[in-house]
Amino acid sequence: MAVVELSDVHKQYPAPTRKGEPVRAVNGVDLTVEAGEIHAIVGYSGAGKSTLVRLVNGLEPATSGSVKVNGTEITGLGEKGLRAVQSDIGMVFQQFNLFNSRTVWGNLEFPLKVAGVAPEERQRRISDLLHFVGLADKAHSYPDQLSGGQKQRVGIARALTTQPSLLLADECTSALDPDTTREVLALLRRVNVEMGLTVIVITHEMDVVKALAHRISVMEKGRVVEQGDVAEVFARPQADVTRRFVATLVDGVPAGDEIAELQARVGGRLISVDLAEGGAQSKVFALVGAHGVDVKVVQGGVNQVGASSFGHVVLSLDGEQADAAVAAVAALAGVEVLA
Ligand SMILES: Nc1ncnc2c1ncn2[C@@H]1O[C@H](COP(=O)(O)OP(=O)(O)OP(=O)(O)O)[C@@H](O)[C@H]1O
Repeated sequence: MAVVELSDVHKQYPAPTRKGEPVRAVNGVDLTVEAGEIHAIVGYSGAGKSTLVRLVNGLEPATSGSVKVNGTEITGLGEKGLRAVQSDIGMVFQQFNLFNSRTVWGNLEFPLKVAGVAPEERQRRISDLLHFVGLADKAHSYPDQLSGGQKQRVGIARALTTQPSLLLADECTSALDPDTTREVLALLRRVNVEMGLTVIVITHEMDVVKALAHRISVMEKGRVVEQGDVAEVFARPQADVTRRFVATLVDGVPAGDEIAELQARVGGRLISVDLAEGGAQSKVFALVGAHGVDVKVVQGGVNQVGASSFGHVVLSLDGEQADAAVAAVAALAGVEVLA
């Protein structure tokens, strides 16, 4: 079942200047997030990610198109209907957005009081959640007395108090160091696996996508330019913007001047071999080996997403049979002759 379903969604803001064009923050987006999935929405600053989140949680109406959450069309919904949809969505923010004047317990209690939950039930839920996020001993601390990672764990617990089915996390690790990021990502994974929540993470960090997400949508200029399973998109990124993001994890295949520089440094013929699952790499290595050429690995890297690995190696082939070896492998899938 789809938890979030966007069809041809547009969001325009008025032109910033009197003679300017309206800002098309979201420009014809189709996006489906299935129940139980962790879906990453990736894009550079200004791509439209936060606007998309505000459309999904009903903080702003779409200019046109359909926004469905758990099957309910939220465009044009009245205040009461919208509140019902919103109570099923938890939000986690980059800057935690905790009340500094309230204790951890008080921060978790606030949304429950607003929702009219009875005191005993409030007590039970808060205590369970504080145990779940590993902060039972901090119930009476104030946010200022906590580390960034602990604050974000409180933020996640608070988002879960109303027992939502969907969690929206907007750059929720961008203010944290790498170790704390890992801790928060592990907690989000438990929220997904143990509590069964669907999670949408907005991020520009590919480490986060790699560690957490099942599926990815890449946004650029208000559009989704690429979408798919994380392992597949990482192994074979199609859009330029996706390639740039993936290259932050693994060096890209050399191009243009880089090839000439590499060849000047290492010599021989250069080929790049794709290491994605199901590629022809073992055939390539066998054929190259059979030609008795001098083989050097001169660039590349392998990465792991879930059970799949992807990446590439650039090989320099040298010796009398180098041209014949290149000719033998040139037509195989995943092989690129560079020089
Ligand atoms: N309330 C608003 N009024 C006018 N323009 C807006 C408004 N909100 C966003 N925009 C514009 O819409 C575009 C998309 O912005 P948005 O914040 O959704 O991008 P983003 O991908 O989330 O970027 P960031 O990571 O920097 O938050 C930008 O050009 C932005 O200036």
